[in-house]
Amino acid sequence: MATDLHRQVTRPAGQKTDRKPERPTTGTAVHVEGLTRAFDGRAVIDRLDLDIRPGEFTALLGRSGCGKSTLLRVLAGLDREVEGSVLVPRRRAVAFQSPRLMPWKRVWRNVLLGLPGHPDRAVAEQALEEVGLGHRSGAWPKTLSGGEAQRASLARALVREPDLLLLDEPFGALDALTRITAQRLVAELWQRRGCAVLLVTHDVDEALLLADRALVMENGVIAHDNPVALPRPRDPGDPRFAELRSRLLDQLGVDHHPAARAA
Ligand SMILES: Nc1ncnc2c1ncn2[C@@H]1O[C@H](COP(=O)(O)OP(=O)(O)OP(=O)(O)O)[C@@H](O)[C@H]1O
Repeated sequence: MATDLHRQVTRPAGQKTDRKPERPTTGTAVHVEGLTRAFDGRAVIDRLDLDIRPGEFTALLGRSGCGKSTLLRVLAGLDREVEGSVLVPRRRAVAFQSPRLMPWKRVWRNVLLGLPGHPDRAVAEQALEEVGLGHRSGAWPKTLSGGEAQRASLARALVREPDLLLLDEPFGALDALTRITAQRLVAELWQRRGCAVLLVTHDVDEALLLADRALVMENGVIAHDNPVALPRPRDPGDPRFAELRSRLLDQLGVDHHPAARAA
């Protein structure tokens, strides 16, 4: 993967994109330097630096509106109106909170949407099997439950065999039980596939259950970078888990101390 990075953006906003392939020798899955993204003259991302190693699971937290989705869209190549340097693997895929399935295409056709070379149905079905949805391959999207639609969206990402998987609150709209199942699935897929994952989430426990690192974004930069050096599977009852949760909540500015509330 390290040899398959390419420079996505190296230009002042408004100029043409330089998409010259780059072959750095460092072991990075993502290298971002001095990234700035402004809307209407306001920098939402402001000279941000970020490195993610191959195979690393990184969670990105931060207050609503701090720029998490904007950063993810830049890494996905969906937003190029930026300044700074972004090196990402060519093979990358993104899944959003809403599964964004085309209602007029069957599930397997949705999975293959946009893939080059007209791959056949078996390719889609293999990815659907991987997310436990092989039996719904021929279904219409509207007949899927919320959790199933989210898994179909994950299959669509996996079929691209990404070196970098970008997940923007993929479990945000799921009920608590379905959410736990989906989190486990992502943990399994990550361990099996070995790709780097960047997960945007509002849920501190989710970040600590899944990630190697929990980043907190604030004022347009990565303000806190917390290694999560806990054995897997993670146990929320572990005092070290609780300590990290408390630290992250502090960093996010969430008042979580019962004594402080009572005072
Ligand atoms: N296309 C756009 N035009 C103008 N402003 C935008 C655009 N996209 C995002 N913004 C602004 O940039 C800021 C960051 O938005 P972003 O969606 O990245 O935040 P976020 O951290 O993902 O928020 P949330 O946690 O609520 O999803 C917000 O103030 C938002 O209004």
